[in-house]
Amino acid sequence: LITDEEQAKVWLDQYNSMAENIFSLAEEANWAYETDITPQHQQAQVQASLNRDRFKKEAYVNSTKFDVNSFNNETVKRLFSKIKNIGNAGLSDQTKLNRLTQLLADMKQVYSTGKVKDGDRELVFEPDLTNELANGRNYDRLQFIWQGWRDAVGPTLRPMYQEYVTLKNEAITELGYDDVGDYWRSWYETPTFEDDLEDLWQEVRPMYLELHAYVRRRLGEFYGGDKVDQDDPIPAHLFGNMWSQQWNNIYDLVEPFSGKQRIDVTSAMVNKGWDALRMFNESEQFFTSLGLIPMTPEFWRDSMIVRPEGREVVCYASAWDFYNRRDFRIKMCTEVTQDDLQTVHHEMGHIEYFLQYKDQPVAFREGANPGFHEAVGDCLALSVSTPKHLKEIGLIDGVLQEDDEADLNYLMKQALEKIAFLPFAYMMDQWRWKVFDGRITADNMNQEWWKLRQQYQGIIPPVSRSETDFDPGCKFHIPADVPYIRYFVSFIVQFQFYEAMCNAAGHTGPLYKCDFYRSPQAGQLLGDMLKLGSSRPWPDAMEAITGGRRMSARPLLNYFRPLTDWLRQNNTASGVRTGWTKFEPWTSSATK
Ligand SMILES: CC(=O)N[C@@H](CC(=O)O)C(=O)NC[C@H](CC1(C(=O)N[C@@H](Cc2ccc(O)cc2)C(=O)O)CCCC1)C(=O)O
Ligand SMILES: [Zn+2]
Repeated sequence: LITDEEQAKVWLDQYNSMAENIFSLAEEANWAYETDITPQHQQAQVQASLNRDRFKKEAYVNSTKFDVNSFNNETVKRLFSKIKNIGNAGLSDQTKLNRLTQLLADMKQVYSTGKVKDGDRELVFEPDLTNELANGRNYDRLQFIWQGWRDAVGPTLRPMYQEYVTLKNEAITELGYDDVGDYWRSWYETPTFEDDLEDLWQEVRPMYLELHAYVRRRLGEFYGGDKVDQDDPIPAHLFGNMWSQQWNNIYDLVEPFSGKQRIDVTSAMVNKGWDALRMFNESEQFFTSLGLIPMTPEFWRDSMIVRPEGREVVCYASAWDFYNRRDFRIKMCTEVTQDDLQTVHHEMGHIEYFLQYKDQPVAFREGANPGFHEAVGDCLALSVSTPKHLKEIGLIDGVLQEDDEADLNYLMKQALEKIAFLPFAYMMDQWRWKVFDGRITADNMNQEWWKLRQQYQGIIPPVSRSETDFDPGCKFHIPADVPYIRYFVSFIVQFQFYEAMCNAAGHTGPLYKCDFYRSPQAGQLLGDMLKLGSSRPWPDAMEAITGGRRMSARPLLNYFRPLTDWLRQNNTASGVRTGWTKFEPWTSSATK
């Protein structure tokens, strides 16, 4: 074994420049496929991905020639450990690796081209199904859309997913992990990670139960007690979202105080003639107001910010690092809605992270942990979505109403996006970890999915489900092989970052009113943490921005305190009970 640390450093430099070239080629081929889905582009993408995997595996093998444990330099040792992180490339059987790579491309295609037949029309996911679920208020029509999407992609994906699980588990066990879930959790470098997550969930669960009970009462008033029973889980298609993961689109049905100034960002943007480009410019302007790095000329030249005419694309929003320190892009089929304004900030948060750590070695060009990467844009969006800021950028006219009732309305809108999301984000990888470690087998995947959906979210399917369905496959991240616990982590830590930046900006008063717009101190605090990439364990990055080394739900609970108190009081006064008694995942209240 080579014990010469200087020789190791030379090898690492060679790895770094080769990695930049190979990864850049793979990203370009992936970009070409996702922005123009054709068989030729898919094949080129598969080949470039296999080429990258070959390089990763070769580097992994070569790295084992070094006696890393004998080295002194912590950074050198950490780089070697990152280079061992080769994922699917761990599959030594080339035929199997080819099959797995092809499967991933095929599952992405099935999901991205799925359509729902509606008479003589074909509805596409974005914008047709998204808009119908967000704005529709007809119980049966919503059920048609909800079921139509699941019928369109679920059964086709089911066998593909089962083969993916087998092949991916084989790749990862060759790397020495128990299974894929073990590998994905290892990125958090925290032995108590699962316990920490459960502790965080138990801390926020009471608030979720109050929100769930309140929303159930209001939905019962709107749709009728026969459709929404006050002791049952809630039918899944009534939340304004295909997966019941965020409920902000049904704000109008659950608004605590009517008659107050309605903050409807979507109609404000439409009325003011905003388009996708304006949304992106406004977002960038917020980032640069904090002294953060602006988007590059290449970003504005090469991003795809609206659905193009005349070709199939993967509309699902995403942010891309081409690992050449120059090319960074967003791909998004932007619509002029508040949801998409939020998503623009989210994606630009990824780009900002890419820009801040672009001079790190390739192996460190990632979030301190994956949750950190998801938290950047959302943290800034917490500031942007304040009524004070929306007025400042011209999306609210007239004098701001800032009384307690207006504030509770605002906090309700925020809770429908942030609190409702927590059980969904937590259960997504609970399901996948069980599939990967065998606790869930091929013949009960859908039943176990709905068991977890009911246990954590308190929702049930509006129509009965079976094992020919594959409802998990109807959520992008599952066929796209993208882990999800990162979003649960993000929705906790983004409030820790927000609180820290608010303090740095000198904010006083309730946390939820904080807008750190134009604060270089807030920007400096964030930017310095982002520059680290994954060069240090994430507690070091957490300490750099908040002073603490742990995830904590305290800032989130603090942010929502006025609403939680109001919900508890209102639920008691209305005589509703929190929680749900019924546990019948295969029948639903709608059919009784
Ligand atoms: C090359 C590549 O793939 N890059 C990665 C980024 C990286 O890894 O560097 C990437 O772009 N992933 C796409 C994914 C898209 C979105 C998403 O999927 N969001 C979750 C959860 C959520 C929901 C609301 C919210 O405010 C924040 C999160 C969902 O919609 O369920 C869609 C809407 C927002 C973000 C993303 O950006 O995370
Ligand atoms: Zn993201």
